[in-house]
Amino acid sequence: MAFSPQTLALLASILAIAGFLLYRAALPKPIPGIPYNEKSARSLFGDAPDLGKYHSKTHEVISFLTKRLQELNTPICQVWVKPFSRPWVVISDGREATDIMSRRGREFDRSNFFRDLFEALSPHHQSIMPTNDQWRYNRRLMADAMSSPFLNNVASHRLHESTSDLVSLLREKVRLAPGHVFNMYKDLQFCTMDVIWAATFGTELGISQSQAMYLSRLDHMELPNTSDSLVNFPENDLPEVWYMLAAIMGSCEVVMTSPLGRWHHLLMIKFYPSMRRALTTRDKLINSKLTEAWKTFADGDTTNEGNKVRCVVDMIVERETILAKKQGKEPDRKSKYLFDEMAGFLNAGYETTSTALAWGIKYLMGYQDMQEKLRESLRSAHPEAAAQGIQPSAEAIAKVHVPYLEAFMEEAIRHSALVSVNIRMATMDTEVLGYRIPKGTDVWMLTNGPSYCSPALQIDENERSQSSRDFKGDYDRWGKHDDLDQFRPERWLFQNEKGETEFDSRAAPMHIFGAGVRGCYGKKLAYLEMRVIYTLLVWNFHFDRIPETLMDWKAQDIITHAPQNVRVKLREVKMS
Ligand code: HEM
Repeated sequence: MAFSPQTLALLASILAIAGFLLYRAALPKPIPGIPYNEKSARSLFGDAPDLGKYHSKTHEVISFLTKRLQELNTPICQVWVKPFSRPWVVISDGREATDIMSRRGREFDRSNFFRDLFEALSPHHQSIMPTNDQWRYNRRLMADAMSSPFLNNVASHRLHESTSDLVSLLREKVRLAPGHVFNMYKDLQFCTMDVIWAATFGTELGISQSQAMYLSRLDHMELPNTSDSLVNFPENDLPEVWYMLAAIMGSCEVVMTSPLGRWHHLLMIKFYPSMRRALTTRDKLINSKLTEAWKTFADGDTTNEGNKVRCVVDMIVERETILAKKQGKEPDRKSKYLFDEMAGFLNAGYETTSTALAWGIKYLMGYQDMQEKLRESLRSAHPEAAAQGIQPSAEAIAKVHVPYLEAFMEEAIRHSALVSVNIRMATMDTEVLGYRIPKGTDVWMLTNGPSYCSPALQIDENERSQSSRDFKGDYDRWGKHDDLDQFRPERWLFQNEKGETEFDSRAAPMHIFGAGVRGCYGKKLAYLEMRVIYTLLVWNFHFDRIPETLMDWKAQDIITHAPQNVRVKLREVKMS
């Protein structure tokens, strides 16, 4: 069938108009009034190309959003990062973030971004659920793992043992390469993996111990001629679970970097042989540990240390049994919620804490006077251990309050902004800082921008929400910090009426653990872990200054905002 020239011209015009309309429909749609980058709004790909360039240059993602806010000189802006999707609203203001996370739970809930990150790995884990009955049930299942009896009487001992193994490993390294610099990031990861494993399953994984024993068999090592070259130590074979957890956590990166986001992750899990292997290992492991715990707690098999709760897997099984009994049901032994809570506990507990410690070690080296002050504070807090030249015990570290240690930990977390953003999704049409926010929009609340790491930007009181205006909280005090870009642990300390130094956790804006009901579930364990690890490391080693050529503050964003390396030069502390 032949078309007349007029028909062809008409068809071409219709196609051109349809193409133009499609193009217009696919262009970013700004939310009225909220500032944005003009060039991004004229591109189908929004801010993604600029973000891509920024990421290849810096290895960071979230600081791109901070940069956008600063370029636009505003506490709120919008960006388009995934093609054909609605904008993310970005804010940087501690006061408004507290309000959204702590007091506006009806209007804002867990964002879909968390679902995108973890859905492929643990679809029934609390972190990706909206705040509903199932989320409450999962939280109840896991509540005992953050209780004081478990943390102080069980977890602190496991932590102490694993950290003592790290100390042994580092001693071997100092013996073999005295005065030399090496990267200790992996050693920290070994330790936090040992810790989370022991807390979860009640048995030893022993990575640090096996590395220490391996090095102890070497008499000496070939060392570089100059002390400003890095030493690489030989390594014993690592257990399969090391590779398994590293593969599982590492896989989440594609959600951030691939244009296909969560779909790419879901495909990876299904089709990449390495991922399938890692997940099969994980599933077998968790199932076998759960089966053991069911025998002890539900079937009354007391051959295995009686029915004493030794670890988190025991606790979750015991809790499910109690909750089911209360409801007059049989406990669900095949529960996908129990399974995913265990899988999530292993993942969440290992990466974040090692990143926090990695930054802390860098601050110890960068600020030698503070390191000395920390060591002195620890020695005065544990006078008997100091006098006898022994290690402070697990009980003592868990119970004795050392304000300068608390202040140092808090400042390291705040200043590094290792979780640089908290996200909430609007569950209804609402407002933020006077702008209309449509239902379904993700609000990204930065923790590394103005009001956290530089002075707050001016915001008209009338633009704040009613709940924010009503609640004065600590905001006046927060506004007095004019040195938020500086690392200064003292900002968290004050003198009480007796002239004693105390720690005040609300002295400055800090949302690295989020806030409100959906704030970090594992915060208490994370603090205990940091308390034990910093205490034993600073007790046993001087972290000496390293040559300028080896020192840097470069970061990379994977799940957390992590340093690219943790190069150290250690010297053993002489015990009196
Ligand atoms: C320094 C260490 C840690 C940091 C900085 C950290 C940070 C965070 C942040 C920012 C959130 C989101 C909070 C929000 O949206 O308001 C979160 C959630 C969560 N964290 Fe942590 N975390 C750490 C350690 C841990 C540990 C040790 C565990 C458990 C073993 C854990 C388990 C969780 C869970 C289960 C959630 C989801 C809670 C929910 O959705 O209700 N975290 N964490």
